[in-house]
Amino acid sequence: MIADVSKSDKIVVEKSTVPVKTAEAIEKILTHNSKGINFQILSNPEFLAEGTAIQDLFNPDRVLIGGRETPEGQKAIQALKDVYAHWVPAERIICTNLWSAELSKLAANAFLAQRISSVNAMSALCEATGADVSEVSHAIGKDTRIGPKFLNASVGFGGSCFQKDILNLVYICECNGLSEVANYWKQVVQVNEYQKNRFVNRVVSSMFNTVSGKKIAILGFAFKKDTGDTRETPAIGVCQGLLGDKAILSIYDPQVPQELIQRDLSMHKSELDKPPHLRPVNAVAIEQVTCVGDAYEAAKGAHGICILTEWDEFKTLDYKKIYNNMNKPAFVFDGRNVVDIEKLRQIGFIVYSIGKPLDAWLKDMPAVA
Ligand SMILES: NC(=O)C1=CN([C@@H]2O[C@H](COP(=O)(O)OP(=O)(O)OC[C@H]3O[C@@H](n4cnc5c(N)ncnc54)[C@H](O)[C@@H]3O)[C@@H](O)[C@H]2O)C=CC1
Ligand SMILES: O=C(O)[C@H]1O[C@H](OP(=O)(O)OP(=O)(O)OC[C@H]2O[C@@H](n3ccc(=O)[nH]c3=O)[C@H](O)[C@@H]2O)[C@H](O)[C@@H](O)[C@@H]1O
Repeated sequence: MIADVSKSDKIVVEKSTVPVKTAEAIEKILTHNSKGINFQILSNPEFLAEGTAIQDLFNPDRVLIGGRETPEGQKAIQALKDVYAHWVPAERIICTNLWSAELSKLAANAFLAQRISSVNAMSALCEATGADVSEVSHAIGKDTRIGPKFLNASVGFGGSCFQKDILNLVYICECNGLSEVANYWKQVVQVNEYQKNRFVNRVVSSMFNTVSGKKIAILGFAFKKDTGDTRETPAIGVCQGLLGDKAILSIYDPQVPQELIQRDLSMHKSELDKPPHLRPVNAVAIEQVTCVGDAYEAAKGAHGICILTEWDEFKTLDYKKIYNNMNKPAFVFDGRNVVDIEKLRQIGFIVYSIGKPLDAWLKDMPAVA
C-alpha cells in the first residue's frame, strides 16, 4: 500500500509493538516494490498507558527512536527527532539501532509485568507469614535502586499488552534457542495466572468450600481504573472461576457496558484478546450473570463482594449500608487493596485483602481449595 502510493522517498515509522526484526521484513517488502523510491524504516515504540495517554504523550519519560546505522538511517532518525523536539527535551530522546528499539519495548513491558508478578508472589508469602504486602512494597520501594512505582499487589495484571508482549519475547527466545531465558519470562505469566486462581480459591474456601447458588457482587470489571477496556482483565478469569463453581454474579463497573461483560464471560480464552468489535457474541448469554447500575444494587442480598478493579468510588462506598443489605456472614474479597480493612471488620464483614494479614476466619483455611 505505502509502496503503491509513494511518489518520493519516505520514512516509515513503526509505532506498534512488534517482534524484533519486523523492520527488516517491512524494509524488504517495501524495497522489492519500491520502483526506485528509497524507504527508511524507523522503530519508534509507544510507551503510553491507558487512562493517562495524553499526559504520557505530552510528558514522556523518554522517546525511543531506532534506525539503520547508515547515513540515510541517521538522517531519518534526525527527521523524527526534530518532530519530537517541539515538545520533548533533547535529553529524553534516545536514539538506538533498529533492533534495540524494537526489543526495548518488549523488554520494558516484560520488566513492568515482572515487577507485578514479583510483588504478587510476595503477597502469597505475606498471607502465609503475617507480613503486610503494602508495608513490604513501601519498604523495598524506598531503595532508590528499586523505586516505589508499580509495586501494588493485585488480583493480577491485565490489559492487551503485558501478556501478549511477554509471550512475544518468549517466542523470540525460543526461536533463538534460548529456552532457559524463555522459561524465565514465561514464569511471569504463570505467576499471574496463579494469582487469579489463588484469589478464586480464597473466595471459595472462605465461603464454606462452595459458592454454588450464592450471589456474589463483582465490583469492577475493567483491567484497571479510568478505562472501560476489558482485554485480558483479571476479572474474566476470576468470574469464570466463580461461575465454574456455579456462583450467581451481579457485576458493576462504572465504565464497562453490560454487553461487553456478557461477551467476555461467554467466550473461549483464545477469543478474548481480539478487539471488542471482532469478538463473536455467544448466542447463549450467561444466565448466572447480571450487570447492574451501581455497587449497592450489586451487593443487595449477596453473600460476598469481590473488588476486582481499583475504581476510586469503591473506597468511599457506604459499607455499613451495603452490609445491612447482605446475607450473613458477609464477606469482602479485595483484589486491589482499596478498602479500609479495620473499618469493614468493625462493621461486621469478614475481609480478605490481597497480601494482608489474614482475618481470623481465614487463618485455618487452605489458600488452595
Ligand atoms: N493500547 C495501548 O495502550 C498501547 C498499545 N500499544 C501497541 O499499539 C498497537 C495497537 O494497540 P491497540 O490500539 O490497543 O490495539 P487494537 O487492537 O485496539 O487496534 C489494532 C487495530 O489494528 C487492526 N489490525 C490488526 N491486524 C491487522 C492487519 N493484519 N492489517 C490491518 N489492520 C490490522 C485491528 O483491526 C485494530 O483496528 C499494539 O501493537 C500495541 O501493543 C503500545 C502502547 C500502548
Ligand atoms: O504497551 C502497552 O500497551 C502499555 O502497557 C502498559 O500500560 P497499560 O496496559 O495501559 O496499563 P498499566 O498501567 O501498565 O497496568 C497494566 C496492568 O497492571 C496492573 N498493575 C499495575 C501496577 C501495579 O502496581 N500493580 C498492578 O497490578 C494494572 O491494574 C493493570 O491490570 C505500560 O504501562 C505502558 O507503558 C505500555 O505502553
